[in-house]
Amino acid sequence: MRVTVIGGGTMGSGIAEVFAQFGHDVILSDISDSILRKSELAINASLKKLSEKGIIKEPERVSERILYDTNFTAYDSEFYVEAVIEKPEIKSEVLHKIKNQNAIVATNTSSISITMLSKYAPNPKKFIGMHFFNPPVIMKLIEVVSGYDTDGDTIKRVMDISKSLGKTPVMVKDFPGFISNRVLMALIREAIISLEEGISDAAGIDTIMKLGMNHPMGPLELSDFIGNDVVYDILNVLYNDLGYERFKPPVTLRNMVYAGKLGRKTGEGFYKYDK
Ligand SMILES: C[C@H](O)CC(=O)SCCNC(=O)CCNC(=O)[C@H](O)C(C)(C)COP(=O)(O)OP(=O)(O)OC[C@H]1O[C@@H](n2cnc3c(N)ncnc32)[C@H](O)[C@@H]1OP(=O)(O)O
Ligand SMILES: NC(=O)c1ccc[n+]([C@@H]2O[C@H](COP(=O)([O-])OP(=O)(O)OC[C@H]3O[C@@H](n4cnc5c(N)ncnc54)[C@H](O)[C@@H]3O)[C@@H](O)[C@H]2O)c1
Repeated sequence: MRVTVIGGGTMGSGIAEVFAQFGHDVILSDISDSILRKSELAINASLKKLSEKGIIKEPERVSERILYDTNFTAYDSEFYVEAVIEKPEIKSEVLHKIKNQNAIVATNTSSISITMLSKYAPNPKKFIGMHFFNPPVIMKLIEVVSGYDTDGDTIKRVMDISKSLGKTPVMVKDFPGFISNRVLMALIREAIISLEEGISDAAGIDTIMKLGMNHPMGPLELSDFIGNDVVYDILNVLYNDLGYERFKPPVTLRNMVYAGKLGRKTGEGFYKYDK
């Protein structure tokens, strides 16, 4: 099928890659050609890794299935995945531009209400949360979130499509942060507060969580990996929508975001990286 992915950042480029890997034709869109060139570089580097490991056979064929264009409205697709920044006003503006009422429109939001966003989609019955995990080509979970109006056929199709992409879909209700980020953000936030309180340094906190709990990454390293701006936006949604003090975004995190220390994608966050 033809799939349009809107937003070519960390997640959008990975999601486009997954659909192309499994034989779909993909249109990947973002606001500028320079961003799309970076998306293409990231996708091709990832495809090279997958082919070196024998997971895919012909990386060039997969790569050829992806078309990059800033104007996604020039194409009609059967399936859309919205993966722009975690801001309700930007997501609603993008969803409003999709006109095909017969298409399934999925959002990769980490925390925002699916029911609220569905009001901007062409057809709320065919609107759903399809929450991929970073990096999408490696992580096996898709959290599937139905909104108030999402119909049974859309849920079934998205569960089936998720399985056909080699993923394990799990259905959850439309609640802020769903399950994944309700639990994960509490962990990351507590790690940042522990850093602020000087209980240990970043490396100490991460080593404790990696070696003590067998997590592949420590929570601060993971925040850098997700993007500290994304973590900050998700905490804001959780804090505003649930009202629990335990989700109040830490000042350290806010200041890092203002300073552009977004983590791996900008070369610095809780740690420094080679860009
Ligand atoms: C916030 C949101 O709403 C929700 C989220 O997404 S929360 C974040 C969820 N993600 C996580 O928690 C990820 C936690 N981290 C991990 O699982 C691992 O560190 C990781 C898989 C990212 C990387 O693994 P790690 O062993 O540290 O490094 P690395 O050796 O580079 O990678 C492991 C394998 O994955 C491959 N890989 C990693 N990223 C890849 C990519 N983008 N494309 C292709 N291959 C990739 C590597 O080639 C490597 O393969 P190998 O083991 O066969 O050599
Ligand atoms: N980073 C993660 O680990 C992760 C994991 C799961 C879900 N998510 C969610 O996925 C979405 C994208 O996150 P990300 O980490 O890829 O962010 P990102 O900042 O890497 O990429 C977002 C992209 O959206 C683009 N964009 C902004 N406005 C746009 C518009 N009007 N039209 C088209 N593109 C536009 C930006 O240029 C940017 O390239 C968010 O909703 C986030 O919460 C993130």
